[in-house]
Amino acid sequence: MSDPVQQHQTATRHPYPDAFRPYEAPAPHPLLAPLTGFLGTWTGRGRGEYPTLAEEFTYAQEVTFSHDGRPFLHYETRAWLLDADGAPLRPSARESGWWRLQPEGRVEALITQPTGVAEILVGQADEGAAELTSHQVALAPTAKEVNATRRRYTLTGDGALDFVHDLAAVGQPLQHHLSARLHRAES
Ligand code: HEM
Repeated sequence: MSDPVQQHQTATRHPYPDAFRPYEAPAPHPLLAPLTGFLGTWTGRGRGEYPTLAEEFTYAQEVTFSHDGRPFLHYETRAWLLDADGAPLRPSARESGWWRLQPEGRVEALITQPTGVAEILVGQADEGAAELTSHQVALAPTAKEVNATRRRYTLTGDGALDFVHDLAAVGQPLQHHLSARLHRAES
């Protein structure tokens, strides 16, 4: 009889790969319906600001949403700052997490950042748009103070994904931190 532990050690690939488009297998879970248009990899540019920062900044961002047939999205993003000519300046924010879709388009999201911030957000998804507000923010001992965030993701009529991020942090009330317009990455 074969040894299942040994078999597992020699199996190199996960048998349930994620799908990055709605028409790829596995079929999206019905609860993902309002957000299947988000699936895939998006890239684009944005602008950021905060009252504690001397200057505005411009950045580029890549965002990926995928699923494995269950009612949650895997979410991943990387951003990098751009210089005045649009050339990469240095790596910036990274995040990854899970968007758990509930009945009637309710969303619970768990998102972590390498800056020591872990957010649980709640919100609503409606036909190609989602708004999430932080429900709890947990901070690692050396993380900067983050009190709340609000994120809006909207598919525009012309195929872009718009992203707006508001932030209450380091003693400042909730206000604009980032806006970006993303387009589907070439596959
Ligand atoms: C596309 C994503 C993001 C970009 C490009 C970005 C960019 C920046 C930049 C350039 C700064 C100035 C300090 C520095 O140069 O590192 C900054 C500060 C900060 N960001 Fe972001 N950020 C992003 C996402 C986030 C997120 C998701 C959070 C929190 C949930 C966040 C919270 C903060 C905080 C707390 C500060 C410090 C403000 C201060 O100490 O004055 N950022 N961000």
